Amino acid sequence: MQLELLDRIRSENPVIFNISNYITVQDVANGLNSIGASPIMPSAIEEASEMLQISSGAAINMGSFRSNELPYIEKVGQLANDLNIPLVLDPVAVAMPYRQKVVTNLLDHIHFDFIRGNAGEIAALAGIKWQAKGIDAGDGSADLAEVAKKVAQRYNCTVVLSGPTDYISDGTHDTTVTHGTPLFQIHVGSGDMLSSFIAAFAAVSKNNYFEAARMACLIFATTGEIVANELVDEKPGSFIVALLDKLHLVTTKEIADQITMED
Ligand SMILES: Nc1ncnc2c1ncn2[C@@H]1O[C@H](COP(=O)(O)OP(=O)(O)O)[C@@H](O)[C@H]1O
Ligand SMILES: Cc1ncsc1CCOP(=O)(O)O
Ligand SMILES: [Mg+2]
Repeated sequence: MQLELLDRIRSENPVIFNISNYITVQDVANGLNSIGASPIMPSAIEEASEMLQISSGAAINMGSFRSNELPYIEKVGQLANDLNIPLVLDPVAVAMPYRQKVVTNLLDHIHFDFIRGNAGEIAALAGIKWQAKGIDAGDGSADLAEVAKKVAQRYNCTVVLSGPTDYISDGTHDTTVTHGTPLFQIHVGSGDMLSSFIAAFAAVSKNNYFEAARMACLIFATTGEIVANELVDEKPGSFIVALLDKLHLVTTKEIADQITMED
C-alpha cells in the first residue's frame, strides 16, 4: 500500500489540468490545492496545448458541458493522450440519453486511463440495468464489482465506482475501499473532487494507475471519515470546510491508524 503517494503530491506539487463543471469548480480547485497539487482550469482551445505541457495529470468532468465546448474537450483529450498525461473521465449523469451519446463518442476517440463515477454512471457505461437518478447513484441490484470490471475491460482503463464502498478495477485486479462518511453525499462536488484527486495521485504514481486510484479513494474517504467523527451534528457546510482543512493537514500516519488490517 503506497500511502506515501500523498507525501509525493505534497513535495512534487504536480499541476493538474481540469475541465470542471461550473457548479463545483471551486471545490475541485481548493481540494487539489489542499492536498498539495496545483489546479488549473483553462477554457480556451488556443492554450490547451501549452497548459497541458506544464501538467502532470488531467481530469475531464462532463457535469455541465455546453455542446459548443465539445471540440475543446476532444482536443484536450487527444493532447493528453499524445503527451502521455494520465487522463480521468468523470461521466456525470451519463445515464441520460444525450450525455450517453456524447460520452460514448468521446470514449471511442480518446483513451481515458481512468473512469470515475457513481453506481448509476458506471452501470450506464456497462449497459447494465440500473435506476440512475441524475447526478446521484440511484438504485439497482447489480454486482457492483462486476459492473466496474466490465467497464474497465470495455475501455481498457482503471475504473472507480464510488459510493458507500468504492469498487476499483483495472479489468484484471479488483479491490474495494470501505471507508468514508454519508456526509460526502450531502455535499455536491464530492465525486468531482475524487476524480481530480485520482489525476493528482496518478501524476506521482510512476504509472502504477491501479495503486493511484486505490490511494486516492482510500486517502479521500478516510480523511472524510476522520472529519465526520469530529462533527457533532450533520452539517454539510461545516463538513466541506473541515474536509479542506484536514486534506491539507492529514498525515500518512493518521490514515494508517484509521484504516483496518484488511485495507
Ligand atoms: N454513504 C457513503 N458512505 C461513505 N462514503 C461515501 C458514501 N457515499 C459516498 N461516499 C464517498 O463519497 C465520495 C464521492 O463519491 P460519490 O458520492 O459516489 O460520487 P458522486 O458525487 O459523483 O455521486 C467517494 O469518496 C465515496 O467513497
Ligand atoms: C449539480 C450538478 N449538476 C450538474 S454537475 C453537478 C455537480 C455534480 O457533482 P458530484 O458528481 O460531485 O456530486
Ligand atoms: Mg458525480
